[in-house]
Amino acid sequence: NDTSMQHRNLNHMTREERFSEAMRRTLYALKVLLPREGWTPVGPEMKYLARAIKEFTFIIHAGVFIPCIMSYGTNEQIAKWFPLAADFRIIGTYAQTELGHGSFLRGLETIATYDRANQEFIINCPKITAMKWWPGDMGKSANHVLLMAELVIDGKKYGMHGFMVQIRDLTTHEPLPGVTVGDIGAKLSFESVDNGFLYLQNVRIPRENLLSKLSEVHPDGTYIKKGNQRLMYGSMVRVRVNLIAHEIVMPLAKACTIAVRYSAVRRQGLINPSKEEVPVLDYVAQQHKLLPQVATVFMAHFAAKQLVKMHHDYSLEVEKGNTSQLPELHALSAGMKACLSEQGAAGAEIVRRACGGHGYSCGSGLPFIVNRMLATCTYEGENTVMQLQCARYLIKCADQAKKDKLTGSVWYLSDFSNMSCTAQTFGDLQEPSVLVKLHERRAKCAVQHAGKKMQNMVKNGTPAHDAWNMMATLLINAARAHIMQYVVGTSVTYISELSCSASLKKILTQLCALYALHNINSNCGDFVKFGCLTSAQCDLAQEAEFNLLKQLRPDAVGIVDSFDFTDDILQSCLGAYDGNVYERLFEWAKQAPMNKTEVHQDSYQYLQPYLHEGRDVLEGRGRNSKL
Ligand SMILES: CCCCCCCC/C=C\CCCCC/C=C/C(=O)SCCNC(=O)CCNC(=O)[C@H](O)C(C)(C)COP(=O)(O)OP(=O)(O)OC[C@H]1O[C@@H](n2cnc3c(N)ncnc32)[C@H](O)[C@@H]1OP(=O)(O)O
Ligand SMILES: Cc1cc2nc3c(=O)[nH]c(=O)nc-3n(C[C@H](O)[C@H](O)[C@H](O)COP(=O)(O)OP(=O)(O)OC[C@H]3O[C@@H](n4cnc5c(N)ncnc54)[C@H](O)[C@@H]3O)c2cc1C
Repeated sequence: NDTSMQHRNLNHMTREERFSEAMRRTLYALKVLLPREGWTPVGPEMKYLARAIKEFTFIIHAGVFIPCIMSYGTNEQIAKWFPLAADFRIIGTYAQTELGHGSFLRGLETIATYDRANQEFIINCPKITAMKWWPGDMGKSANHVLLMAELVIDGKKYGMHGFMVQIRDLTTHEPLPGVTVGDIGAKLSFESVDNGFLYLQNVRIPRENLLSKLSEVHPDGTYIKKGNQRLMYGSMVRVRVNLIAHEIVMPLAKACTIAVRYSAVRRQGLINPSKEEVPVLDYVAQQHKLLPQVATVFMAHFAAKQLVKMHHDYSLEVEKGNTSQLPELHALSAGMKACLSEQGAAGAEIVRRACGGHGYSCGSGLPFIVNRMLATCTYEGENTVMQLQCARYLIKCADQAKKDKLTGSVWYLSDFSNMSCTAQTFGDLQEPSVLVKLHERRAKCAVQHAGKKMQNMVKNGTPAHDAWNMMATLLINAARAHIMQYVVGTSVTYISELSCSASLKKILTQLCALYALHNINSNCGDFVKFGCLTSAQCDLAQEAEFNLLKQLRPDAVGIVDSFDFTDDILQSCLGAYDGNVYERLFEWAKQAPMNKTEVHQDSYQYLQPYLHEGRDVLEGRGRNSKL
């Protein structure tokens, strides 16, 4: 209710206005509304803030830079930099990606050379491709970066390490000597974020600025490893875990709220010719577009909660020096981020398109969501790279399953029980336990199929790396199948253990079955190819999905209302709670800058001569053209 938090119409603002407005609002929220003892930008308030603000800035500062200080810094370094960063007295970003490399981290070219005489690191981007490119908050906001660079001592390379580098003067905010920094320009979305470029030339930093939890350099240049170097990748794992809730589940929930509410209001066409125009939500085709996406919101939310818990438990173990869970967590977080961002981004576009022309208007609030969700398929690990990382782990586990009984998320790879499906009716296929078994069997077969293909290629003399490359599509499918069985399995368990009313549990169970059946029907080739379902059972699976659409239709609006987004957050003429779509669209359009004058003079000057000729002809004073 604080007017300082109300959103002006973003679509009618310039990019620079949106950048400034997001910064004002974010700092107001964090510094005025929220401050109390012990609050940090990585605390539980973030989920409320991420709900309460449509566009905020300092996402990387709060979501990546600060957590990295905690992950990579020694206690002394945390004590020095965390309070400054948590209180926004320094603004940082996570500078890893370069103009020439983003996925292949071993290819990063920025160098940090140790200067023993001065006990400093000399940071250099040796060529243009080494320039840091993309980091959020870096173009105009950050005065520090957590720079990921190749450590070099006496000509020997030690791999990627994290360095705290100040890039702007703390008084003038001007770039420091040797620093060329700026905004990378207009993007598909994230208009309010200053993703930037950073070119460093002979920038010197103290030896103490190497974040040294995992390794350190002594004054004489001796390099000491202090733990599992894979933990250097830890920041990416944590962000992949966290971004699912913030950047996939929540935006998709907003898009579904808008599209379902609008579909309940928009009347268009007839089903029964003798009756009146129907709300488009009555079309089964529309239900088939929208309701599986609503189900995805819930299932992704439940699976993400489980992944966050797994990451929390893992972090406690790492503190005790036990990093054994890292490979599984890396594979799961990489796979979940990739598969759920793929589903979420596609789902947001499906529901946008289901809103017809008004879904193409920025006044719907949907293009903003769709464009922003597209970024989740690329940042924090491009999806293909992530799916292949997940597949790499699955293939290893499938080999291990031949001799060991596996546990954790891959336990099903060593389950050799009879997994044939005996479903005789579509009701059988709505049973959670049947759906879980089907997904486990499909995933197991997909992993084994990819592995077998590669083994046969290698047996026939193909080098392993070529076999991997040629079977990449099968490996990606195996990763997707693994994640789908994880999402369905964890959701079924979560719902069964949820203490809630029977009516709510019924709805959640239906949504879970809808999500699983929609996935089966969208991938029935796999389910038949791997012998999970017969062709007749595939027909039953379709019937089962359609039956659930019918059962869920009456509660569709109530279900999205339960996401509880305010009109101010949705910023949607189609999704406002009162359903006054047309009045809101007209008011919104009238506020467009194009309409601040009746005649748009800048363009009219070009048109005027021709219009006056036309006027003269029509008023009998001019000659008509020969056309
Ligand atoms: C004020 C409001 C604030 C609100 C806050 C809201 C919070 C919301 C949260 C987030 C918002 C979103 C913001 C995101 C912004 C985006 C940031 C970025 O994009 S940062 C840059 C991200 N870049 C990447 O992810 C790079 C992807 N590439 C890689 O990770 C690597 O290339 C690679 C995958 C590691 C592959 O490299 P390489 O070829 O060297 O490795 P491999 O040979 O394949 O594997 C080597 C072994 O290492 C293991 N491995 C790989 N990665 C990891 C890992 N991450 N953790 C652990 N182990 C890892 C791999 O498994 C191999 O092991 P073995 O199989 O050999 O045992
Ligand atoms: C909105 C946004 C915000 C970002 N924020 C940050 C940030 O704060 N900090 C930061 O450091 N970075 C950030 N990034 C950069 C992001 O991490 C990289 O874009 C991402 O890691 C992909 O790397 P790349 O762009 O170099 O693509 P590349 O690695 O060049 O990949 C290009 C394409 O090649 C293919 N490909 C690449 N490798 C393989 C492979 N091994 N197998 C098969 N196909 C492959 C894929 O199709 C891929 O899409 C951001 C990016 C975006 C879009």
